[in-house]
Amino acid sequence: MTTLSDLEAQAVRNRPAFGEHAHILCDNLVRIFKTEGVEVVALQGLDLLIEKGELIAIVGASGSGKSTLLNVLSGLDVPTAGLAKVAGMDLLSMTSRDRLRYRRSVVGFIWQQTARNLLPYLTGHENVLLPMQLAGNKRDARRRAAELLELLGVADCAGRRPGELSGGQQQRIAIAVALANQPEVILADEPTGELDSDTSEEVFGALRRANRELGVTAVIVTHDPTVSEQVDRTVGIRDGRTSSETLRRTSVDGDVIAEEYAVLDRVGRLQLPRDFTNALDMERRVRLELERDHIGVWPATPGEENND
Ligand SMILES: Nc1ncnc2c1ncn2[C@@H]1O[C@H](COP(=O)(O)OP(=O)(O)OP(=O)(O)O)[C@@H](O)[C@H]1O
Repeated sequence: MTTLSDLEAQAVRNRPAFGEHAHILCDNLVRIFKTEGVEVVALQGLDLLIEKGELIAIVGASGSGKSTLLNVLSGLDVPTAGLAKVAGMDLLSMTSRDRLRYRRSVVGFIWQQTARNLLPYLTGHENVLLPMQLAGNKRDARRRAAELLELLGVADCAGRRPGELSGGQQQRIAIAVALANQPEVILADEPTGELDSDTSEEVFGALRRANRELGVTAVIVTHDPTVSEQVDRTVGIRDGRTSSETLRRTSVDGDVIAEEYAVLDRVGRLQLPRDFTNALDMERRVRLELERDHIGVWPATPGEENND
């Protein structure tokens, strides 16, 4: 006879696991920092799925948890709880040897400070060669370095040192360095933070080219307000959780349209934007009504509010 627990087990077996096919998976990710007895919950159960070959931006106010998330994905930091997987590797249970291999050849990084990405006494070409030499990938290294500089539009900078290059040229060489060991994912933390808007566009253009031509998955943390026009998807983080997504699509007339959505998590939680809730004085509880094609959200009426 089939029991209830058999049926439950069968239902779980037949349901695909959350983000089973995602290239980057964060499931209920928590990161708590403890300093001098004070706990800061930087990530509060963050869920995020990124498909292979996607180009996405992560935006959010200062302190919302963007850098914490990127540090976890880069293998520099280990989350307190939850699940984080990149290219099939489990970032919570990795051995230190796997972590080294992960950081050397599965992910590449680009930091905001141009000086942190490149060695000042090496030329552009030598900077791109270095990670390949350190990883023992010496075969065809010179050719690959030249091809990457060409792809990112900085072939003419190959023989010059960082001090002789503009900020935008340095960041494009930094992208070539990040791509040197053929990573599956590149992570960029405010790569245009020190650049003016024209130069920022060149750097975004180079990231887009790397993503399109090499198929590498790219995640960019940024404050740049124009970013949603540059990437396929922008994920907004608020208070350590994903709260909104902006999707970019091209209309039939060829116009680029960016549409913002709120994120509904797996248990049905939704973060309402603070300016919306403030505008209608919504606090603690709201009234929901299911309509034929939408759900209405109303402030609780005064009588209901006092009714604890
Ligand atoms: N090493 C740490 N020790 C203690 N608290 C930390 C640490 N790193 C981050 N935090 C705290 O965690 C929260 C999230 O910080 P995080 O740097 O991830 O935010 P962010 O969105 O990247 O901000 P910004 O845009 O200013 O870089 C903040 O409250 C921050 O003070």
